[in-house]
Parts: sequence; structure tokens; C-alpha cells
Amino acid sequence: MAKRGMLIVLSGPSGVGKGTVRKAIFEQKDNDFQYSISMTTRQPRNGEVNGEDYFFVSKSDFEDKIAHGQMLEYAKYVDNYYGTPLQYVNQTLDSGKDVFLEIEVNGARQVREKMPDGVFIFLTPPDLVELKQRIINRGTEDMATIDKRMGKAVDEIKTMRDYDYAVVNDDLVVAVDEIKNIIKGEHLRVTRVYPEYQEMLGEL
Ligand SMILES: Nc1ncnc2c1ncn2[C@@H]1O[C@H](COP(=O)(O)OP(=O)(O)OP(=O)(O)O)[C@@H](O)[C@H]1O
Ligand SMILES: Nc1nc2c(ncn2[C@@H]2O[C@H](COP(=O)(O)O)[C@@H](O)[C@H]2O)c(=O)[nH]1
Repeated sequence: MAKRGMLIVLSGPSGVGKGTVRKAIFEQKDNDFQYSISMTTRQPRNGEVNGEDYFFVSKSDFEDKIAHGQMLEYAKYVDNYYGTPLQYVNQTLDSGKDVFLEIEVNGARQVREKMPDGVFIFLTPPDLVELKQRIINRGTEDMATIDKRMGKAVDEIKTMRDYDYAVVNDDLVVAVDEIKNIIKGEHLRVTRVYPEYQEMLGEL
């Protein structure tokens, strides 16, 4: 049976750059993780594709999935549901592949409770002014929604201490590199506890 894959959770406030970092990591193609596509009741933005960016569903469909225990985690975030379908995560981890989640902090806390062996990484902005500017520059939300998202950011940043790692996304290239190094390092730690690797690696 394949060794179970590793769960990697990237969290942080809206606009910090989680999606940008995740896309940069996946574009480099020197890894074998699988991205878990989230489900949401939010309306698609221009250019977003159902089944690629998110599974876009109705509120009643989402609540049905919650009721049937089909979500690993979910949260209501600024008027919409967001969540991680459970089956894909379990099947992929069981097949030995790593799974990458990009989710907000309440969901990350739920995952931590259920899968404490995961690697939890918090992406943090250089400061709040820059964070707000990034959401504005993205041009996807109206000012009222930006204010609601910013209203959550301080409490979200305070949860940073609950993570295994915090990475500052000031320079994108550096942040991407740091996250890749964290994942590589965690793999090494995992391999050390597996007897089949001990002979290969010698005294550790
Ligand atoms: N290091 C960086 N320096 C400057 N701008 C950045 C950096 N990283 C990301 N951005 C920009 O910040 C904006 C927000 O990034 P992104 O959409 O990836 O954030 P997010 O954390 O995924 O947001 P959300 O949680 O709302 O989905 C984008 O316009 C992106 O290009
Ligand atoms: N708890 C979860 N949060 C998620 C999930 N997928 C995305 N998110 C987070 O929601 C906010 C808003 O996203 P946006 O696409 O509307 O900007 C952001 O922090 C995302 O990271 C999920 O499956 N579970």
C-alpha cells in the first residue's frame, strides 16, 4: 500500500497572495502535489472556470453536502460558504500523493483538528496598508466587500501563532521559494520515521 500523502494547508487573509503563490508553485512542475478545488456559493468572477477555480454551487447544494458529511471543512466567509470536499482529499492522500489546500483560517483550524499531521503554513502580508492595496488592485471586489474582508484581516493574522510556519509575502519569488523549502523539509522529517528509509539514509 502506498505511503499516505502529506496534507499541505496554506492560509492567510484575503488578498495576501495565497492564490498567486499557489499558482506559482504549481506552474513550476517540480512537485507532485494535487490541488484540492474548493466549493463555494460565491458567484464566479470574470474568467473563473467552474471545476478549475472552484466548484460553484447553490446555497442549498452546499448545505446538503454539509448535512451528508461530505465536507472536510467549511466556513461562512463574508456572506458565502467555502469548503473542501472530503472525498477527493482522502482518496488522493490514500493514493500516496500530497494534497494542497488554500483556505481561510476557520477552515484551517477545522482541518488541524481532524488531520493534525498536516503542514500548516500561514501567509502574511508585509502590512495592512499593502494588504488592502492588493485587494483593491485585484479589482474583483466592490469597496463594501473589501471593507468586510479587511475587517476580518487583523483577527485572522492573530491566528498566525497556531501555524507550523508563517511566511511573509513581500517578495513573491522569495515567498514561493520559502514555501517549497518548507514542504521539502517536512518530507525529510516524514521520511525519517519510516523504517524502509532508515537503511538508505543511514544514521540520522
Ligand atoms: N508578493 C506580492 N507583491 C505584490 N502583489 C502581490 C504579491 N502576491 C500577490 N500579489 C497580488 O495581490 C493580489 C491578491 O492576490 P491573490 O488573489 O493571490 O490573494 P489571495 O490571498 O488568494 O486572496 P483571496 O483570499 O481573496 O482569494 C493579486 O492582485 C496579486 O497579483
Ligand atoms: N474555509 C475555506 N476557505 C476557503 C476555501 N476556498 C477558498 N477559501 C478562502 O475564502 C476566502 C475568499 O475567497 P475568494 O475566492 O472569494 O477571494 C479566501 O480567504 C480563500 O482562501 C475552502 O475550501 N475553505
